[in-house]
Amino acid sequence: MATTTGVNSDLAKERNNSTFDVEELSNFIYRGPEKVKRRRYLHNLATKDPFFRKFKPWAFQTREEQYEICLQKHLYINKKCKELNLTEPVDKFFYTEAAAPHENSPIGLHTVMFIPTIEKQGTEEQKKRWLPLAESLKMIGTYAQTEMGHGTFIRGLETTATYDPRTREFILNSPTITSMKYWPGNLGKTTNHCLVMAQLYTQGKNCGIHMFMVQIRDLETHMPLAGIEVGDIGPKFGYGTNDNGFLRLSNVRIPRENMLMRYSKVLEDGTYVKPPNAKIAYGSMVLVRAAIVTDAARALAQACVISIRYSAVRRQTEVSPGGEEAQIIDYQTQQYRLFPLLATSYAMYFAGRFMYDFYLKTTAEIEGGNLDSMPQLHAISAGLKAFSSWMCSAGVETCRLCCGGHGYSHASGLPKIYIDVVPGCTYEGENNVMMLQVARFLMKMYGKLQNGEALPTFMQYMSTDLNKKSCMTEEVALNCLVMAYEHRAARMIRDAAASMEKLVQSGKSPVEAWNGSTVMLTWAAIAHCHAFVTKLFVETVVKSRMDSKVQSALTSLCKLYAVHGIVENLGGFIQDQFFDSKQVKILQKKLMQLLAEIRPNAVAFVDAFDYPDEVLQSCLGRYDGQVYQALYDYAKSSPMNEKEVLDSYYKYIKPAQNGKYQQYSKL
Ligand SMILES: CCCCCCCC/C=C\CCCCCCCCCCCCCC(=O)SCCNC(=O)CCNC(=O)[C@H](O)C(C)(C)COP(=O)(O)OP(=O)(O)OC[C@H]1O[C@@H](n2cnc3c(N)ncnc32)[C@H](O)[C@@H]1OP(=O)(O)O
Ligand SMILES: Cc1cc2nc3c(=O)[nH]c(=O)nc-3n(C[C@H](O)[C@H](O)[C@H](O)COP(=O)(O)OP(=O)(O)OC[C@H]3O[C@@H](n4cnc5c(N)ncnc54)[C@H](O)[C@@H]3O)c2cc1C
Repeated sequence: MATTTGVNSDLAKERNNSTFDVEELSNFIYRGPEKVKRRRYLHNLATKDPFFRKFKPWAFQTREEQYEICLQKHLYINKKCKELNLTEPVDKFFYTEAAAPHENSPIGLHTVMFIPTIEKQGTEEQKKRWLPLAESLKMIGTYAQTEMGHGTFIRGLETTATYDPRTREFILNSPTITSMKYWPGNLGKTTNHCLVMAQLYTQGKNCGIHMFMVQIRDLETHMPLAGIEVGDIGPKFGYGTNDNGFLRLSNVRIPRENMLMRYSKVLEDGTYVKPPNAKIAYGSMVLVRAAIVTDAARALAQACVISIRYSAVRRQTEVSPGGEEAQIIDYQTQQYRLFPLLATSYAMYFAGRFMYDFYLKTTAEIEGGNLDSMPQLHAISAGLKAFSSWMCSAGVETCRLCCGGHGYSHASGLPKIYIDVVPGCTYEGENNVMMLQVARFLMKMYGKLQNGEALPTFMQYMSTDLNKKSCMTEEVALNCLVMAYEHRAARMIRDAAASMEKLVQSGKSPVEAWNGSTVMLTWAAIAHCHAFVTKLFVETVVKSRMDSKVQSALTSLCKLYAVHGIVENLGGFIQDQFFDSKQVKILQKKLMQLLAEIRPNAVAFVDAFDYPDEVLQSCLGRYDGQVYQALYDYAKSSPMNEKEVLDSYYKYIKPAQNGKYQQYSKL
């Protein structure tokens, strides 16, 4: 029975029953007690700061208020980060996630893409010129690449930058309606500069797409400059806090020095100097793709915290007539929907940690002049970005559904998380397109395998003997699970390659053969990413040092991740009789056992993510489990309840009750 003060008794019982120390698991997730302490310190700084609490809740704000309030919050965050000397990206990330949870920043693109692009693509002189202005917000910029007509196919962008050697300027133009920049974050009303991706023309030749710094608004009045038409694109599915914008450029002249020239150059006479690799200009997209993995993991983790705590508190339906109503977390169907997502949130966190480290290591190599790992970085970041945003977005929605009616209310906090995470499937490369980039890499690797060339370590599984059957026994060993995923991926890669080969043999061109095989190629890419994430999870629990009770619990969760993925995608695993029917039964039985095994630790697993209530902003996910009082308070705080009788009653309902409808004819 729930009490109305203190911690809900069901939730308290859950915490008593767990088999491991939650603090130990938090230490493992966040890489040590010092880092946990630091994260808590940063969260506390934000959650205890009265500044962030003075605004009305996000769900009660109009679009204009969402923008304005979020802008104030992020400018304040910017100021505080400077005062507190928070320079590490991880520190800023934790402070921000607590200060403005899931509120997409009106200066976010400035921080996440504009400044990093100058840092990575600018010359030393350009960095010296622009970075101090950008750091002090005198210049506020965005990354303006996507156009109304083209987002995916960036070589097809239509904006032009034509070099005029007489004046040593570039002339920027949006020659058609489809060429106008459309979607860039913060572009509509906030920014005064843009990094514009445009087709470079010099000496009468098209040299492909390049980045140009373009001032779009006056630095004093903030009015658009001559030749610039700019504005907000209007309300969207979410992202109300963000002024995604449109931009039309008409004969806008910028000095030659405004082309980002660290790698490609246009000399004064118009001579074009090529970069060492044309795709080096895509580096800022790779950075954000890498960051999206952690961002998506965090969204799913928070949704799991909310949904699992609520499932422990919520009781529904007497199990035997007249008996006590069960906690909904005890229904096997609820466990089947939630616990694999809990496991997925851990898998994605570890993938995000890996991705961040791999990004830092590889970009350091690239900056040192060694570009060898660029294709791997592109394939891994594109694949993990797509896989994580798909899995986590779908997972957040399932968490919402698992909360029944209350999940549909903004009081749950879940809709806000969902609309923040789901555009990650689209921006920074639409997910299907990203998976096809992975597939392109896989086909190259397959070609190498056929030629007997060496493969990078993470691709060596492709040489597995596809006639081999699974080693799975009742024990359901982790290595047999990894082998199953790698077997499926290797077979799907081979099948996709065979499909293309067959089409070529039937007289199709390589491009036609590719287009005729993209579904199979996508299957192969997804299977590859699934294998990659599963192996990473397994290696994390097997090879890392941690408390033995935590390790045992985390091993069950990891097993659940792997077994559930097989049972849900069974067709792909049994197509070549890799598993026989006895082994399938073993896996199905194991899945049910694992649900029961994880059940006593479910709340502890979500507590270990260590998200304060102020970050979750959820009546259902509160640490104390007092959900009903919170829902009641939330309802009472609705602006709709400020007056007992609304004006609309007198204006519309009352006359209608009296049969009077004249007010409509006035319209
Ligand atoms: C617990 C730990 C906490 C850690 C905390 C970490 C700190 C985190 C810090 C910050 C967190 C912030 C959180 C972030 C949240 C996110 C907020 C985001 C806000 C929204 C931003 C949105 C911005 C945008 O959307 S910008 C626009 C993005 N647009 C795209 O992505 C376009 C997609 N299209 C493409 O990329 C390309 O067109 C293409 C790849 C599809 C095709 O390109 P192409 O036409 O040029 O290709 P080709 O066919 O000519 O050539 C293919 C060839 O090129 C290779 N290639 C392609 N790309 C790359 C690359 N990037 N690098 C290397 N190589 C590349 C490809 O592999 C092919 O090679 P071949 O050898 O096969 O020919
Ligand atoms: C919230 C949000 C914020 C954004 N912020 C920015 C920003 O700051 N800066 C910026 O420049 N852009 C931004 N964008 C734009 C974003 O990067 C693009 O929308 C994205 O890259 C997808 O491109 P598209 O819209 O052209 O989709 P399309 O390419 O038109 O996709 C439509 C469909 O076609 C399919 N498709 C397209 N090409 C292929 C192909 N080759 N093979 C198979 N299928 C294909 C896709 O899979 C998809 O199903 C943002 C978008 C959103 C939603």
